[in-house]
Amino acid sequence: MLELEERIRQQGTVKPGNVLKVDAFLNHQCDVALFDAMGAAWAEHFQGKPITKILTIEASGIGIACVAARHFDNVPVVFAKKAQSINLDGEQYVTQVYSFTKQREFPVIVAKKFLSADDHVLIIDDFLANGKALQGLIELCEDAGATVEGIGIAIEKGFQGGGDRLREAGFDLDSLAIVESMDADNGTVTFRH
Ligand SMILES: O=P(O)(O)OC[C@H]1O[C@H](OP(=O)(O)OP(=O)(O)O)[C@H](O)[C@@H]1O
Ligand SMILES: O=c1[nH]c(=O)c2nc[nH]c2[nH]1
Repeated sequence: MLELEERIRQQGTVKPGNVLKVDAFLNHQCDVALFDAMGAAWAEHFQGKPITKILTIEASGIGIACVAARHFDNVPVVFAKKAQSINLDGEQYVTQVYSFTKQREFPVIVAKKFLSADDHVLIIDDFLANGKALQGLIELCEDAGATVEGIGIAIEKGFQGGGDRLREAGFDLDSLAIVESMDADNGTVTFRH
């Protein structure tokens, strides 16, 4: 998606440790018009799939998933929680995920009442790096017996390998911008096409 690549070039900064900072428009301050265009792009890619639910993970996936849902007949958006809470009751699907930016493991939790074997799920997230967050969400879908119809990602860092492993495993993965390489010393970002 050229518009997203342009924004990354204009406003993204490359940090040491393979971190691309895009907090001006994607995961701190949110450009809702851009989110809407991303939702439209995924709707075109996943056209014809019988999606009943969008699944994401807190925190950064939530806003993007909610705007995307407007392009999928307003299906419900469920976000996996990364902490237990007195507000979480009933039976839960739970796994563990290593967080790329927080550099520690978190539980990943969805209440059983919000994910079932009847669901055809589109997973949405802001970033795909090593694939740990997606592995966790896919595991929750498998536990529920739900079908993963596809995965929509805003920015995939292709050089970290998580995306290619998912494609090899047969998932329909649509990443709107795939970073092939980036250099923290001179700030350059190159994209895969
Ligand atoms: O493919 P991976 O290696 O799993 O990296 C991608 C994940 O990393 C970020 O989550 P993180 O927990 O770092 O931050 P967030 O709370 O802002 O979503 C991002 O939102 C993805 O969920
Ligand atoms: O803002 C972010 N930048 C990144 O490079 C990244 N990788 C995973 N999650 C990420 N979030």
